[in-house]
Amino acid sequence: MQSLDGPTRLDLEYIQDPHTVTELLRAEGPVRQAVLPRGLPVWLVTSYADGKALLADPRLGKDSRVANELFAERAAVDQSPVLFPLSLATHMLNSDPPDHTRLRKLVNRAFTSRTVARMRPRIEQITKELLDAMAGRETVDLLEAFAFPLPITVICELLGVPDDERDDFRRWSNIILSALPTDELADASSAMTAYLSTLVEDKRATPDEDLLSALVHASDDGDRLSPKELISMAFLLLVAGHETTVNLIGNGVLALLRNQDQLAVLRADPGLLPNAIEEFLRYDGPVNLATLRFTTEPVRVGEVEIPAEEFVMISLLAANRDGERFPDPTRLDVTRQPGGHLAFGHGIHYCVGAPLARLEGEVAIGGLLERFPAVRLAAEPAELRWRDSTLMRGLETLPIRPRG
Ligand code: HEM
Repeated sequence: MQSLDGPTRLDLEYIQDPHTVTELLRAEGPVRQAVLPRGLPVWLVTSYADGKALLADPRLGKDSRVANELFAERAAVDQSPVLFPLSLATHMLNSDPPDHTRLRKLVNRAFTSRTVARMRPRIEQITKELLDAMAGRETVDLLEAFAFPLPITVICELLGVPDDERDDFRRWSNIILSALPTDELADASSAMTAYLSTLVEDKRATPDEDLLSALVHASDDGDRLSPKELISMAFLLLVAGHETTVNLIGNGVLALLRNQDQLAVLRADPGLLPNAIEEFLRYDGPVNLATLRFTTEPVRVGEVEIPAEEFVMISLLAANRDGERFPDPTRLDVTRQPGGHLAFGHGIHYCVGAPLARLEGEVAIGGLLERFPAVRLAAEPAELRWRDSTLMRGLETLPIRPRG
């Protein structure tokens, strides 16, 4: 991190320890200028109250076409002039009303708590199979063996994606979300677009009971979904399903194993699990910075006026550790009332998958603790590395000893 006098560079030090960096920044004020790893200048918001208000503020836009234009004006010369490849990025998280409203309506029903509750038996079955496979092993990477395959299998089954190309998908998705400049980005985006186009064509030819077939049908059924929007929707749902819940499981298990007193509290009263999941989301949630927003007019935050047409990033990690909102914020406390945390965002873009993520988190972490009561870390916490992304807060690996 650079000095607090100029814009703060969100570099590798920040990625390894965002909490310390944002605590220092918050002490300076609720918003500061910063530079993202790929060189983009942004305004970074670190307070809970302002973060929450801005997430729901209609003066902040998200439309990917406008964002691309602003990006082309602002980006450093050595950067790719395109922020989002529109073939993949024409989705609800990059749209403003009325497009956002139309796109979100198409999938809302698939993710309500009631619909998702019906998936519990299947989620429990996948969990059991993965835990069984870990049982004979001394040491395992919990992410590879458990936290990744569970949500990936669930979202792929929900959408109707066959297993054969899941590894490729995961690799492209990783590249697309990573923070470092990379030539591979364009290749990964093209490969992803080609893969999803073929998948959509397969669904059109042989529709099934799955969500992707329903979306293909919606796109054939008038003007509700353009071809680009259909591919982008599939991309968004698959990436969200691949990249987020894994970190709820990974970060949650890490937090518990590092705070044995809280593990003991939870073991003594397993009924606390749903509350503990909310606390894991607050304490070290899967999403670091909320996705990109830009001001459509000047917006005042505390003492600072952000001019029009500037990029704004809201740090969900920082908001959730703001002492003004959560007393003793750096302490993991599975009995606290963490309601109101911003790990799933806020406002019209509030995570559509939250009920599914909560259910997966509960079944996974509950299942792991029940099956392996003596589970412990197989690495010093200081040795653990975080993935180089400013969007995702997730470990590269989480070595554990299931049987202690
Ligand atoms: C613990 C896991 C998850 C976390 C922490 C999470 C977090 C978030 C956050 C913070 C946002 C809003 C971003 C912003 O406003 O910039 C969001 C939006 C979204 N999430 Fe999740 N998510 C999770 C799991 C999922 C899952 C499993 C799905 C489903 C496939 C999903 C689908 C979506 C979609 C489609 C949006 C866009 C909603 C909109 O623009 O209206 N998420 N998520």
